[in-house]
Amino acid sequence: MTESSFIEHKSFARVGLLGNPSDVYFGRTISFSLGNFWAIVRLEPSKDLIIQPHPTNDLVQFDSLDHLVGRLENEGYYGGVRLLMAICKVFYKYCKENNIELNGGNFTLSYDTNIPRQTGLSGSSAIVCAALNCFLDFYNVRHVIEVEIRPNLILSAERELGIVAGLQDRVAQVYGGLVYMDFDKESMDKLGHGKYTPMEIGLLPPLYLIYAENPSDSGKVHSTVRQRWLNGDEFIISSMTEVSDIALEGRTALLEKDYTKFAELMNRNFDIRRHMFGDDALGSMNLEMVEVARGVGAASKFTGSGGAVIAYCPDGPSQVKLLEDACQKAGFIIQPATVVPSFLKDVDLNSICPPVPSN
Ligand SMILES: Nc1ncnc2c1ncn2[C@@H]1O[C@H](COP(=O)(O)OP(=O)(O)O)[C@@H](O)[C@H]1O
Ligand SMILES: O=C(O)[C@H]1O[C@H](OP(=O)(O)O)[C@H](O)[C@@H](O)[C@@H]1O
Ligand SMILES: [Mg+2]
Repeated sequence: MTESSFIEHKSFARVGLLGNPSDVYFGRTISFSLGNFWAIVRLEPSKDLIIQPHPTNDLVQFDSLDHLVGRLENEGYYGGVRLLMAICKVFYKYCKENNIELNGGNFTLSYDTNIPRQTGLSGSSAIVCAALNCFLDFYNVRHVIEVEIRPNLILSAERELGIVAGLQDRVAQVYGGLVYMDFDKESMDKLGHGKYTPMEIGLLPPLYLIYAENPSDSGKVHSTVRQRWLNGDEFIISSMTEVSDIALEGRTALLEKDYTKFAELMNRNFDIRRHMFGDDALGSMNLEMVEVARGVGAASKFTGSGGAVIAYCPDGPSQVKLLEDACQKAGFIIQPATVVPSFLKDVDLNSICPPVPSN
């Protein structure tokens, strides 16, 4: 590689279509890579190793105290620099533990993103995934880092930072396209990852993304679902199984192009989430987005843990028009969801981990 060449990777937002959040609880999900928004990471060889702060997302210079406080209140303390640092660490340690040699020298990493924050569209993992892809090419190790393991690396980087998340987002971002995922405990324990099956994106009906320009998490209270699940709470465990089954049934519904069933499953998915988490934890604006869609007869559910909604209009264009009008009236943004086809190449699909040396 010459000094001036650079590597750039784009990772898209994702939609948890059916089955989420059971991915966090040994369940199943169907998710897709959403073309509407993306993050880009660029890696350039350089003398020193530099993580470049983003000019607006990692702001450290302000017009006034007022500006600084307003910024912190709206966007929080963190930007993307910590994500890039964390994936550097996780990648390095993984390669070291697996005797994967890293020859390539230093680099400068920079990023940009248009994924709205705090909308459950997986903005953080998109930045991490794009950085990981840059490393795979820069160090020429794509063939020795198994594609199934890559979502785990992305998740580990975020866990380093205390970001609570599951695997489905990262799987959709690594694979692209539409993916059916099964995180059953046996595979997770034995293989360390789930079973991921790409599906034909043409099976999806037209879908719409709804979100708020200024998401408010007012009313968001800390959810107790995880602790209750760990405590063996029967209601949470059986509800999580029901959510997981929705992905299984949804896969059949999509394969059979049974969109009436598909709409019913989307709604059921959200209703079970609402039962488990309660309205206070979901937040009033998030509930309103779902309800605005349902008000015109559309099926709707969260794309992730809240902030954006994915909707389907079983009655077609006239219903889409009603949905657009209702969203506009409520002050929500609505746009057709675009699905990005899978971008994995043979080198990714044939990737295998190097054997662990016996000593
Ligand atoms: N636009 C962004 N610019 C910089 N950092 C971001 C951006 N979006 C997300 N992050 C980083 O990812 C973390 C969590 O991302 P967030 O957008 O809140 O959730 P999600 O990834 O689920 O959409 C943030 O605390 C921040 O460190
Ligand atoms: O609750 C969910 O549906 C998802 O929540 C997280 O995604 P986020 O983008 O932060 O909302 C989590 O990472 C996923 O695994 C869950 O399915
Ligand atoms: Mg995230």
